[in-house]
Amino acid sequence: MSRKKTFKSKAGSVSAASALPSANGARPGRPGTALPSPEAPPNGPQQPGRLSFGGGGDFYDIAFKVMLVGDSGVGKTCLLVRFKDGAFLAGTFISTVGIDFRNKVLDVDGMKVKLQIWDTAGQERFRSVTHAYYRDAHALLLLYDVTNKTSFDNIQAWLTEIQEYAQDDVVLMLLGNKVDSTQERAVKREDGEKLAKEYGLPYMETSAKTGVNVDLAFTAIAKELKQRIMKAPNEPHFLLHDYVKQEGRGPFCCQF
Ligand SMILES: Nc1nc2c(ncn2[C@@H]2O[C@H](COP(=O)(O)OP(=O)(O)OP(=O)(O)O)[C@@H](O)[C@H]2O)c(=O)[nH]1
Ligand SMILES: [Mg+2]
Repeated sequence: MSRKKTFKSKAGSVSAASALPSANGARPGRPGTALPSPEAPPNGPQQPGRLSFGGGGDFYDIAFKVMLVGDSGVGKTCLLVRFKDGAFLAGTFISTVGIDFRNKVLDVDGMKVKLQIWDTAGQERFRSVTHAYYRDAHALLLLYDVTNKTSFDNIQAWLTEIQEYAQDDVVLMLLGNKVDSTQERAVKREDGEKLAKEYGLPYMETSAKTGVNVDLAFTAIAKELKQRIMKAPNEPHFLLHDYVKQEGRGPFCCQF
């Protein structure tokens, strides 16, 4: 069987039971040392429509787990910090040890959607640790660095890993990060698009430094996940590929 099919965006639904329970607060991990349990918080029955209070002090209706994966140095931690805090971590590169997570609640079409975002270490030596977390992920953002060809070449290996460890219906998006570094670019936008098309993945170029397309990537994921379990009968079907294509900022429309 062709592997390509595995990553085609699936119109199937995520069962309500696979969303995170809304009343469950996130257990903070100690950055750099402690490894939160893959089951924390556990998946459980969802009560859609009931506004709940999370342990982290945030109100939300429904929660999902999103994982950031990709080679070390592609900008996973910076992307998360940009999304969560609107800031860029410039300066010395501090590689993530193990895994950590941050929460953010988004307003998606009038519903509070909490994303629990797991930032994994890209270094090979932590691979066995992160494997355990894949199975609970509702969505994966797979990153490469547009200034680092090796990180792009490794995408196929990451897809093999995802195929092995993640759920079949996981929402997956490919992101080419550091698009602000125009002088150092080593991977053409068309090559990213081609690879994404080959595997049926939605694709965008992002910059954690300038923030371009960062909110959009997470919002698109949140919309897709929310609609999979909460679609109103008369609501038009959300098309993730079309949405990112339509909303994404690129060299022809905007400055990086
Ligand atoms: N120019 C530019 N630099 C970036 C961007 N994102 C991250 N960086 C830089 O790239 C380096 C690595 O970023 P991280 O976010 O720590 O990389 P990571 O993927 O989390 O790496 P690991 O934790 O080892 O897996 C840092 O020096 C960042 O400042 C970006 O969008 N543009
Ligand atoms: Mg990191």
